[in-house]
Amino acid sequence: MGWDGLYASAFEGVRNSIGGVGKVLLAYNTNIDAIRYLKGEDLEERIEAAGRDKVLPYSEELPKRIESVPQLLGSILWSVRRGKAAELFVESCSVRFYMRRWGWDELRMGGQVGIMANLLGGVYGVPVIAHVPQLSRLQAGLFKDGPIYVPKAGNEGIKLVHPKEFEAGEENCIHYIYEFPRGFSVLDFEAPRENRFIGAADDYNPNLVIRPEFEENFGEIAQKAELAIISGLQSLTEENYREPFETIKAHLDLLEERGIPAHLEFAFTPDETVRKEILGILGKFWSVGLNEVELASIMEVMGEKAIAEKLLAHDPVDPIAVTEAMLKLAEKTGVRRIHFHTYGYYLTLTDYRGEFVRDALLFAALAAAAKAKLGDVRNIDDVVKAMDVPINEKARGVEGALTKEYSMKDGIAEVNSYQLSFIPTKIVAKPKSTVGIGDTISSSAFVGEFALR
Ligand SMILES: Nc1ncnc2c1ncn2[C@@H]1O[C@H](COP(=O)(O)OP(=O)(O)O)[C@@H](O)[C@H]1O
Ligand SMILES: [Mg+2]
Repeated sequence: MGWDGLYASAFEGVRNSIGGVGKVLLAYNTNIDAIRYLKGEDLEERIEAAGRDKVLPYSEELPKRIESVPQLLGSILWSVRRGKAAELFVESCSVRFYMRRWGWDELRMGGQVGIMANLLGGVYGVPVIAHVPQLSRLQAGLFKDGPIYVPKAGNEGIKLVHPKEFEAGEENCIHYIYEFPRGFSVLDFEAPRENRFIGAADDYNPNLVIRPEFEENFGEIAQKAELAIISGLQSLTEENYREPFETIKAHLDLLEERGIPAHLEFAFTPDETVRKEILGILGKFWSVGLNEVELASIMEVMGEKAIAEKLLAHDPVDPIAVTEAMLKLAEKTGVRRIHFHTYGYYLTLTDYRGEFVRDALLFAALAAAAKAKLGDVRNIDDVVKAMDVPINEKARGVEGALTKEYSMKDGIAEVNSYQLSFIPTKIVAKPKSTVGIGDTISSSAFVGEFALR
C-alpha cells in the first residue's frame, strides 16, 4: 500500500477507536495569549511619550526582565530591528497595567495544557483533566465546550467540573504577544522578517506553580485518569526548579505505580541545569516528544557534541543521526517511546512493536496538516480534510536513506531491539496557523496510539 492508502486507513482506525480512550490528565502550563498586531504610528507615539533616549538603549541590549515602560518599548524595538523573537518576564505592576490598557486584538488559549485540552477534549471528544494554574474568567472563556474538566475541591473530595463552571475568579496569567510583519517600520528601523516580542505578565507558569488541589489530592485525581501528558518544564530555571521538581517526581512515581503511561512534551529549555534534571527523570516517563533543536540540546548535555551538530547540519534533518540520537537517549534513560518530529517527517523509537505506532503518527500528521490548512479544527471530521495536502517531497530521500540503512518496509524497521517507525508528513505550503502545531502532533500521536491498541 502507498502512503496515501496508509494515511486513509490510519485515520479511519483512529476515528473509530478514539471514543474508547479514558480520561487524559494534562499538567501543568496554561495561560492566556493576548495578541497585539503592532502599528508603526502607535508604537512611535508611545516611544516619544516614554522618552526616545530612555527607550533606545534597550533596543541595543535586552534587559534581563521588564521593570519599566521604556524597557518594554525598547525590547519590542530590539525584536523589530532584528526580526527575532524574544520573551521577557514582566515584573512591574505598573507595566502590566500599561500593557493591559494598550490592549489586544485577539485572545487565544496559551500554554501546552490549554492547547492540548482544547484539541483532545474540544475537538476529539477525549475527556481530559487539566491543570490550570490560575482560573480567571478570561482564562475560562478560552476553553472549548466538551469533556474538559478541572478538579474542584469540595466537602466530598474532588469534583470534576468544566473550567467555565469553576467560578473562582483567580488571577490572569497573560502573555502579551506583540507581532509585526516583515518590513514593519518604526523610527528609522525596518523589520527584516516577521516575528514577535512576548511580555509575560505571569507569576505562575514560569515558576511552575502547582495548584493545592493537585498537591493535596493527586492520588484521587490520578485515579480518574488513564493517560497523562506533562509539559511546561521548559520555563524553569536553575534558581526555581527544585521545589516543583520534587512535586513532579512524586506525581510521576504515583502515575507509574498505577500503570498510567505519561508522555513528556519537551520544549526548548534554555537553562542547562534544568535540561540535565529533565534528562535525569526521563526514565519515569513512558514517552517523550521533541523536535530537532530539542533533541540536539539533549545530546549536548549528554556530552554527545558530534551528534548534536549533525542533527542541526542538514535540511531535511539526517534521519540516521536522529535514530542514533534516539537510541542513545532510550538506552541511557529507559524511556519506552521517543517521538521525534521535524519539518517533513516523524520518527518514533519504541521498545514495543506494532503497526499502530506508525498509524498513530499518520493520524497526527493529518491533524497537523488540517490545523495548518484550516487554522481551526472544529471536530475530528475536519482532520480528514487534509487528505489532499501533498506529502513533502524531501521526505522521499529520508525514506530512501532509512530503507538502505535499516531495511525499513512500509515505515517500520527493527533497530537494536527497538522498533523504528517512520512517516513522511503532509506539509501545507501556506499555513493559516502554526501556533501549537507541535503540541497537536505529539498529543494526537500519543493518544492515537492508545486508541489503536
Ligand atoms: N506548514 C506546515 N504543515 C504541516 N506541518 C507543519 C507545518 N509547519 C510546521 N509543521 C510541523 O510542526 C512541527 C512544529 O513543532 P515544534 O517544532 O515542536 O514547534 P511548536 O511546539 O512550537 O509548535 C514541525 O516539526 C513540523 O513537523
Ligand atoms: Mg514543540
